[in-house]
Amino acid sequence: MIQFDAVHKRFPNGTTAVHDLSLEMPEGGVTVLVGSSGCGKTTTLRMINRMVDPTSGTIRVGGRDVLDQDAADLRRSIGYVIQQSGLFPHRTVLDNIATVPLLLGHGRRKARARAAELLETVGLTAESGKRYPHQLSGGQQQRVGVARALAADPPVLLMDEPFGAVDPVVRTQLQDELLRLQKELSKTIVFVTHDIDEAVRLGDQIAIFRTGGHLVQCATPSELLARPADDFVADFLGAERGLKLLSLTPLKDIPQAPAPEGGTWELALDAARRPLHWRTKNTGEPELPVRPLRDTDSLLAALNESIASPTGLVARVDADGALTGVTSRDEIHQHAGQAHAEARVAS
Ligand SMILES: Nc1ncnc2c1ncn2[C@@H]1O[C@H](COP(=O)(O)OP(=O)(O)OP(=O)(O)O)[C@@H](O)[C@H]1O
Repeated sequence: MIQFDAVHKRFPNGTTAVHDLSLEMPEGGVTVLVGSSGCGKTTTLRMINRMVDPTSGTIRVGGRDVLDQDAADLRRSIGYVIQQSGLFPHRTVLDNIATVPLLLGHGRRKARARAAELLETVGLTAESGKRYPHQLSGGQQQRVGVARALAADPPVLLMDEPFGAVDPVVRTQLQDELLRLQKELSKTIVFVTHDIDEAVRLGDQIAIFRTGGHLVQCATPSELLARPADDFVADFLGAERGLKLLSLTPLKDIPQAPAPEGGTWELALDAARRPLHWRTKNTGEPELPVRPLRDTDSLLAALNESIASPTGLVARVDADGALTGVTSRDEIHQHAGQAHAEARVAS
């Protein structure tokens, strides 16, 4: 969908922002660009919609060289989301979202109806559409920014640190929302971040850059974590690289056994067989919390829970939260090792 072929960008002051970049960003997938500050991520992103033009090399979107296209037309067909949401302060949220449909010549009523639909898509209430941007929280403003970028239903979405200015809890929520939206919409997304955890969560592929605009490695998250190309990439991925890989492995295929009954510790269940807590026969000892896991939860979540659990057992539940069985700490360890071995072989 988006192809960079030997792309170089040198600014008039002599700074090389992007050095000989060849990279393919597949249609319907999320490509995350990561790397330390000043390594050329934003410049790479902005060359896609011609906010910056390359010094040499070719960039194609949908097979067409971007330099052969009118910059304004191109920008209208590519959604763009930035960190400070970039909303117009004196327009209501609804009118902010309707900006591009209006520019594209949709009538005011149709543009507003589309904007109202998008408010709901990004998880905001109809009432928030009547407010002004400063009357929303930072996280809500980012949602409006995403809705506005989606308004013209562009096939390509460029996102430059879109969730950088919100707290970690809201950030996780916004990431979840983006993953949910992406399942429905399958846009070609290019996403810039400093945060490797965000990259691992969101990326179908991750491109790691180092200073001077050099692409060091581009691979799927599991390939990257299992086989970093060099020490720079390994350092960038951090000391918890092994654990991060476990965050990508779902629990689905990991065996479970019946929950123990009659031992020192057992699971207290409610009437719908949903785990409430661990309780013990020993008098005087408090109940301990349980965090039941579903098949879609990760091996990393299971490892965490097995360490906290008084029995080393993790409670497994179905989609309704009812207990289906337990998995032991040993079983989880064994599969954690296996996940690493498999990722190394696959890459
Ligand atoms: N218009 C410009 N003129 C001159 N140099 C520029 C210009 N824009 C960016 N640069 C330089 O190009 C290099 C790459 O900048 P860029 O913004 O692409 O990096 P980045 O990886 O997105 O950084 P950050 O993570 O801090 O946003 C930096 O050294 C920057 O100072």
